[in-house]
Order: sequence, then structure tokens, then C-alpha cells
Amino acid sequence: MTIDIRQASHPDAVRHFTTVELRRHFLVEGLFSPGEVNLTYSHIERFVIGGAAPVGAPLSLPAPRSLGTATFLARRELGIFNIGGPGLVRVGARRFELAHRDALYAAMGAGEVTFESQDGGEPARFYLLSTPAHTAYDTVQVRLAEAKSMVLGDQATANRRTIFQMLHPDVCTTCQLVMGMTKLDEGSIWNTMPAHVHDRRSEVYLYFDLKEDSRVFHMMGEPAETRHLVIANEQAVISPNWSIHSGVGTRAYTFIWGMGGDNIDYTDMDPVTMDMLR
Ligand SMILES: O=C(O)C(=O)C[C@H](O)C(=O)CO
Ligand SMILES: [Zn+2]
Repeated sequence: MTIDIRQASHPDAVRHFTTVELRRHFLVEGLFSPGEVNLTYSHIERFVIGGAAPVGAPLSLPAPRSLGTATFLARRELGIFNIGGPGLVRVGARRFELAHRDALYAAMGAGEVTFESQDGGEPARFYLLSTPAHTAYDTVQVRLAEAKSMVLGDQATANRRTIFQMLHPDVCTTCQLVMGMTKLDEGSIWNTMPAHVHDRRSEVYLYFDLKEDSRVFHMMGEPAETRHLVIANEQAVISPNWSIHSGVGTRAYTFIWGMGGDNIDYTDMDPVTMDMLR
């Protein structure tokens, strides 16, 4: 197990970051190493961002020293999305079979978490996002078909996409975690443009389903001070409350978004109009 600690940065400082510094602070690489759990602890929203790629023996989710608790879920809630082959997640005494793109909400106090692949030829890849919690709700599986979905954008603006809200108040109860998946139609490449910010919540994007030779140019920064990160398949980006988060790919892709903060209201966004962008 590895854990990488990220400190929060003031936007006045970020304005002067080089490309290397921007990537070191906001990009999360190497999430899925076969047979390992890799975690990043961000002081933005106290997110824990991780990947578990079990091959052979089951993998346990450890409680790193940064959490200061005996088990990972003692004071936290966790969203688990399977972006690989069929997988098995055990939470305490319960077991959940997660097909490709299924999600699981693991509640505070639910016990130890372990990950397994069910098909050695097509291992599971579990993306993890966790925030501090205050109440023990139910641990529930959310299949992609059970998501609340909406189609946004159109082909003329190359942003036709389906948003699947999965850990969302209309689907399951969480403390502060709100998560889902956005899939772009073939030929569409823009997400979240026009852009927005939401000062009440921070967000993490995991881009996947990207071909080896494709990249997403992820836009970040204050609306009048935008910067970009060039992102490859299965890399994540941390988006602080003051930052836009939008991307344009060299072809279609899918991403998992997840938020934590003061509310769980997906619609609580401050729109950024085109004339505000610099
Ligand atoms: O494609 C989109 O637009 C999104 O998926 C936007 C994210 O869900 C988001 O930024 C939620 O705050
Ligand atoms: Zn957002």
C-alpha cells in the first residue's frame, strides 16, 4: 500500500505554478497497480482518492496513519466504482458482486473492506473516493441501471453526454459524498462547458475509457486564471472549491466525478459564463 499526501493550495499561489507543480499538486497518477491498493490523501475536503486492482489474493483496504483510526471506515464513508472486470467487495460480513461500472456506498462503521477479482483473465479495478462521515447509513450497491440519468449537450457543440447520478440523494443516502459517472457520446469531446464552480463543495474527476494514444486536456483554475492538465487514461484530478473543472478529449471518454463539502445538492453550482473565462 502507498499513500501520497497532498496539501491544500491557495489560488494566489497556484497562479504561479509551473506545469510540473500543477501536476504534483492536482493530478493523481498510478492508481491501479496490479495486486496493490494505492491511496492519495488530500487536505482539500480530506478526500481519500484510491485504486484497488486485485489479482489473485484478496486485497484489504488499510487504515493509513493519516486517518488516525483503527479501521478505514471508523469515521469515513466510501464510494467504490468498478471500472474493470467482475469483482467482489466484502464490507464487514456482507459481500457485494460489482459488475463493470457498478458502484457501492460503504457506510461509516460498516467494518473491514476487501477487494477481489472474479475472473483472472479480466481483473476488477476499483476506484475509491472517501470523505469524513458523521452517521452510519446503510451500505448499498448501486448498479448503473439504478442510477438517475440525464442526457445533456448536443453534437453541434461536441458535448452530448449522459450523466449517471449514483451516490446521490435520490438514489441512496450518504453524509457528504455525491458521486456519479458521465459518459460522452462517440464524437463528443467536451465535458462541463459552459463551466461552473461550487464554493460549497470540492470535486475529483477520474477519467477512464481513454485509448492509449488519447488525452484529455482538463481545464482548472479560477475562471479568470485558467490552466490545464494533460490527462491520460485512469488518472484523476483534484478540483478545489474555487476551480472550474471541465475537459476536452482528443476523442470520447467517460469519467467518474465525486464531491464532498457543505451540502449534497448537485444543482448548487455557480455558472461561469464564457465571457468570464480567461
Ligand atoms: O459532464 C458534466 O457536465 C459533468 O459530469 C459535471 C459534473 O457532474 C460536475 O461537475 C458536478 O458538479
Ligand atoms: Zn462540478
